[in-house]
Amino acid sequence: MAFSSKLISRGFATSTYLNSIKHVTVVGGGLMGSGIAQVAAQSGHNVTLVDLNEQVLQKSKGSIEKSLQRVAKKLYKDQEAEAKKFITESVSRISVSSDLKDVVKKTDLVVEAIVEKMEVKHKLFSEIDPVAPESTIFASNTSSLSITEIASVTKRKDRFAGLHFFNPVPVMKLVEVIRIPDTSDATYNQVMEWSKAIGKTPITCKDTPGFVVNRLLVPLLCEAVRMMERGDATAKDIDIAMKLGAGYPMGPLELADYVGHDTTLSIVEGWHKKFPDNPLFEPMKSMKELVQQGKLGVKSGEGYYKYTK
Ligand SMILES: CC(=O)CC(=O)SCCNC(=O)CCNC(=O)[C@H](O)C(C)(C)COP(=O)(O)OP(=O)(O)OC[C@H]1O[C@@H](n2cnc3c(N)ncnc32)[C@H](O)[C@@H]1OP(=O)(O)O
Ligand SMILES: NC(=O)C1=CN([C@@H]2O[C@H](COP(=O)(O)OP(=O)(O)OC[C@H]3O[C@@H](n4cnc5c(N)ncnc54)[C@H](O)[C@@H]3O)[C@@H](O)[C@H]2O)C=CC1
Repeated sequence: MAFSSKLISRGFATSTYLNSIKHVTVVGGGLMGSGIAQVAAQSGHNVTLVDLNEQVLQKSKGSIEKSLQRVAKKLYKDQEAEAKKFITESVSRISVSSDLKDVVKKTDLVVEAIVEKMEVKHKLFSEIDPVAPESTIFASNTSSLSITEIASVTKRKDRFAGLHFFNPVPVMKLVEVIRIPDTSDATYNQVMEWSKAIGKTPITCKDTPGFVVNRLLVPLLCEAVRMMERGDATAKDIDIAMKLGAGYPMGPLELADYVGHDTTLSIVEGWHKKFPDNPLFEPMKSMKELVQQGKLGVKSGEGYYKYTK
């Protein structure tokens, strides 16, 4: 797999000599899946992006192209031809499909980024486990569910890991690599190398709720929502405070809108069920109302703030 020195020096692709993963299947063409497909394609991998219907996939393709333009602008400033080539080549490595069982017949890695519901993830992995080649590695991008529990429906627990990306995937450099007790050394090494090959910095963590980042970040978002609900300060002032007083790139309420309230609420409700005595995991009234009204944040056009496309 060949990479330009420019991509490598900008942190977009590294240590490719150890990366044995050539074809990647990304399941879920939403916020995260589109980003994961994009970073894999722009670092030279062939990618198939799978979602339930053609309409979602067309939307994903559009958002990937827009994001690639932003990346190209940064990588190839004042080099229009190079920028165009980068975009065209990256796009050409991505195909889309709604036939997951067919796609996984020939793939090295499956990264699942569908809705944050255990039963839906179980259904997906139990369907593809008998069809995918022996050597294929399965990974989940879950924010908060147990990787061990997700993997439990498959017969390839040794070839299963968590690969947790951050939004926006093309910008955020971190990947949390979650090793479950069954993950083999070979699988662990392959996903670590692949994470570097797509230009990310991997860290390793155990399969504990929220892994590292979300275990610290989600309680902060929840506390900010509760603070606003109590009327201690407005959403806008809480956000200004955390940006100017604590150096956060986004305030916690802006970030909750950015992550998506369906996702955040699923995380909090799951943890509340598991740890009912921890007040940090008590689901917030205003967030439940937003989800009921379909106000999921940036992706639906409204959350704690309103957004124009
Ligand atoms: C829930 C989970 O399981 C885990 C999670 O993901 S938790 C959420 C983690 N994410 C965060 O915490 C994000 C916090 N926010 C930020 O880091 C920043 O606000 C941000 C990077 C999103 C945007 O940065 P900003 O300075 O406010 O806006 P903006 O100027 O538009 O973007 C900054 C750069 O990123 C680029 N960028 C932003 N979004 C992009 C995208 N989707 N694709 C490509 N490039 C993008 C922009 O082009 C811009 O590039 P230049 O610096 O070359 O101009
Ligand atoms: N939103 C965020 O900031 C982050 C989310 N995550 C996790 O990533 C996963 C996806 O989250 P988002 O991208 O935000 O959600 P999203 O709602 O934007 O996208 C999910 C996509 O999955 C598709 N889908 C649902 N069931 C499917 C199935 N059976 N087969 C194929 N496609 C299916 C939906 O049509 C949708 O396009 C979740 O597990 C979430 O917890 C992880 C990191 C950050």
